[in-house]
Amino acid sequence: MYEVLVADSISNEGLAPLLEASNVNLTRKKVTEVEDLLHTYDALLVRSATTVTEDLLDKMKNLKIVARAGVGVDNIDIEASTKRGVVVINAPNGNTISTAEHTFAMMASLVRHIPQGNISVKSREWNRSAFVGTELNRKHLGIVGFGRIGSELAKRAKAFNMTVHVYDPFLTTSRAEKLGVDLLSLDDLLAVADIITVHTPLTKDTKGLLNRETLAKTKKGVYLLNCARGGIIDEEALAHYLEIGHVQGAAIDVFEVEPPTDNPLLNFDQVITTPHLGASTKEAQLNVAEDVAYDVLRFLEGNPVSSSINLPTLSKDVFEKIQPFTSLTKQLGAVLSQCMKEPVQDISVTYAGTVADLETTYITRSLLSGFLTHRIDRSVNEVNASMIAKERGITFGEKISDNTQGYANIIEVVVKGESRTFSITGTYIKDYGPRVINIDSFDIDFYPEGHLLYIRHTDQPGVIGNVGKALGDLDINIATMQVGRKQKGGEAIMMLTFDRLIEDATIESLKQASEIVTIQRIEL
Ligand SMILES: NC(=O)c1ccc[n+]([C@@H]2O[C@H](COP(=O)([O-])OP(=O)(O)OC[C@H]3O[C@@H](n4cnc5c(N)ncnc54)[C@H](O)[C@@H]3O)[C@@H](O)[C@H]2O)c1
Ligand SMILES: O=C(O)CC[C@@H](O)C(=O)O
Repeated sequence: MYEVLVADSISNEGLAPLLEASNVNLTRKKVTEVEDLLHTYDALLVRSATTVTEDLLDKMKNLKIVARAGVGVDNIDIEASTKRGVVVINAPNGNTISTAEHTFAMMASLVRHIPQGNISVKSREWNRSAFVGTELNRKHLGIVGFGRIGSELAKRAKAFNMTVHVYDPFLTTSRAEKLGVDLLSLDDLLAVADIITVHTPLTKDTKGLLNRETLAKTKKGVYLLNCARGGIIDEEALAHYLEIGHVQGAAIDVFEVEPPTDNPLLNFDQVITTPHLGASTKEAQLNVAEDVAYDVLRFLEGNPVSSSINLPTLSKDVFEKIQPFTSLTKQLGAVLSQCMKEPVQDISVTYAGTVADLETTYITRSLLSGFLTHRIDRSVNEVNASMIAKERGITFGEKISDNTQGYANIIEVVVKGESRTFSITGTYIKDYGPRVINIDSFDIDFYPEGHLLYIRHTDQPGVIGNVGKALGDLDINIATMQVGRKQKGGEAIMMLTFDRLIEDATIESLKQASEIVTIQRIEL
């Protein structure tokens, strides 16, 4: 049974996939109400009210996935989640239209003073001259951040005959042309726009993107909107430019601190506000709840998620295709880690054949996870494996090769340690499963699973028999035995599999034979 905690207000109807699943026990409680049970949850679903901090993650020891029913994940410590191998997902598409419509509504309200007019009439005033507005027709709209919401807003603005200028360092000229917008530098956009609206995520680069210095470059009488994240327009700087009459008005849905209390913007009549309502429609809330509910369920049942922040996103089809290879590389990594008992500096993997056309970065993550699991005392998976490798100074890379050595697919891994390198090659054979076909330059053929002993010895008569007899005398049954050598009389290897773990004492007694060079126990 999977334990799922829904900590914020998320549409019940949208949560139906989880509520109806027979393998899920769903709790709707705030984190503070279940302090004693935090260690039991497999999944945590939030909106923006819950902040997922490192401290919370530490308490949620069993947590595998955090889902944000919405776009912005700035309330989730992504780095801390990744470090702990916790997948973070969001629902990036479900509230796009609602937020674009809300921004448009805010823009129209702002230039026509609708909220102020409403308050005035309800105060029994009839002051028509105080609320003379401005048309949107033929005005220049500047959109900072041209992603999902920015581009939907542009469509609506163009329908109102506005000229749309955009600034987005990640937007190509051809896409801007295709969408019929004018791509500018930030400075040029600031200089030309009558109305400026921000639609970027809040990051270290966008925090205070519009500040005292950049706002000084705007036209006198400009209008500003922020329906993205508090802090993208610096609140103190905006208050300053409103105060001196350079900015004519602003529409603000989001604040640096929510709810805002002593925020200077609240003192201006020409600032209109909403309490973070961009995504607050029935449709958006249903969409985002459904999106994360399906994804969480899929993930808990071992399937790929459709929108992850810290894991490559794979379709079900691709996920199914790569699965045999992710288990193979996990096993190859585990064999390598146990054979190569020394610090490693570099792991390099070469893909050839059918596997080379798949999502190899994900397969490499599985390799690293298999390798690191046997080295460190914390949970490693595809989410945190590359981060942990980097933390430990292990470089890694992948190559594609044409040399399939006659197989349909080949994965070769070379690990460079402080004193030597070690290699392993595996393949996945349809209907037979994974095989290791070469280890440390010895050709061999074994199924990488269970309890194994990897023995290097001199190639001379009687060694194999002696090992078999020694184990037989100890009442240890050998399940399978594979041998390999490079040349007659040189060094050779044996890979033995057993039905149970082989104790240290047995390994020590086998090592006494003079022809044995090394013995390595491998647990898969
Ligand atoms: N008010 C609300 O209720 C509400 C609802 C949904 C989303 N949001 C917020 O709206 C924002 C946009 O959401 P979206 O779904 O359009 O995101 P998105 O990822 O589709 O688009 C963001 C765009 O910002 C651009 N960008 C990134 N850094 C930039 C920079 N330094 N300068 C300029 N552009 C930059 C990206 O290239 C991208 O095109 C996010 O902050 C999100 O959290 C708010
Ligand atoms: O949960 C909400 O209502 C806000 C969502 C919005 O800010 C988002 O980033 O998706």
